[in-house]
Amino acid sequence: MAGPRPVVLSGPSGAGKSTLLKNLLKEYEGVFGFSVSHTTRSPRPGEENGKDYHYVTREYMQASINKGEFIESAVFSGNMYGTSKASVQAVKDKNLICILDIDMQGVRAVKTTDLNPIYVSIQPPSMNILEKRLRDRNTESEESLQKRLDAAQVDMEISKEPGIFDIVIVNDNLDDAYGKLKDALIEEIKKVQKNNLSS
Ligand SMILES: Nc1ncnc2c1ncn2[C@@H]1O[C@H](COP(=O)(O)OP(=O)(O)OP(=O)(O)O)[C@@H](O)[C@H]1O
Ligand SMILES: Nc1nc2c(ncn2[C@@H]2O[C@H](COP(=O)(O)O)[C@@H](O)[C@H]2O)c(=O)[nH]1
Repeated sequence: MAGPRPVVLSGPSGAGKSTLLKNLLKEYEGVFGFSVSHTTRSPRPGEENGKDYHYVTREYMQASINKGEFIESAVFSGNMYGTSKASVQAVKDKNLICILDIDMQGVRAVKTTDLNPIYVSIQPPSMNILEKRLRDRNTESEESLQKRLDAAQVDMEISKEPGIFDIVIVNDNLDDAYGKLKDALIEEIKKVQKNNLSS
């Protein structure tokens, strides 16, 4: 079978992308696979190298980009992030739905490739709620938090433009948002489940 379409999850930092994708990976084991990005930011407590990100130096990341090893890369809140070709291929090789958690720069770059994903934007109910979620997560310095909120303003505006995302989900109540995400992906989920049964 032709492989399932990947899924791009984008939206402001703190909108709930990781929370939602972790739910998908847990509920649909053997259906979704996460594209592990590279980043130059430091790991947060509880994050694992190779699982949440590949944590690398700027020098390593830039050299890898120069060698053409990345589908896309971006600078976000002062750190480099990028999707390597190998990370996406590793998920595709298993015939899983590849989930990419990337920022708006990444979305624009992926649109110039032949990846053909389903584009999903996860949005917070408001800037105030986003700020509270980011502060309560307790992962950012004040400087990083402000940079993320500035980027969020732009992201929230762009997500309203028609044609960029297939679906925009406002993550107010988590269960409702998760239900909408599953609904948006149900055709691809069924294809993989059917393929798993017949193989
Ligand atoms: N619907 C919700 N209601 C309340 N809190 C939520 C909801 N969804 C997520 N959160 C919380 O908000 C915080 C930010 O969520 P999460 O880390 O998933 O965001 P993110 O979009 O992945 O951020 P980043 O892009 O920075 O990785 C987390 O502490 C999470 O537990
Ligand atoms: N363009 C890309 N953006 C990415 C990638 N991996 C993550 N991200 C985005 O970065 C911000 C911040 O993430 P955090 O883990 O430091 O909170 C968030 O918006 C992610 O979606 C990537 O490979 N390319």
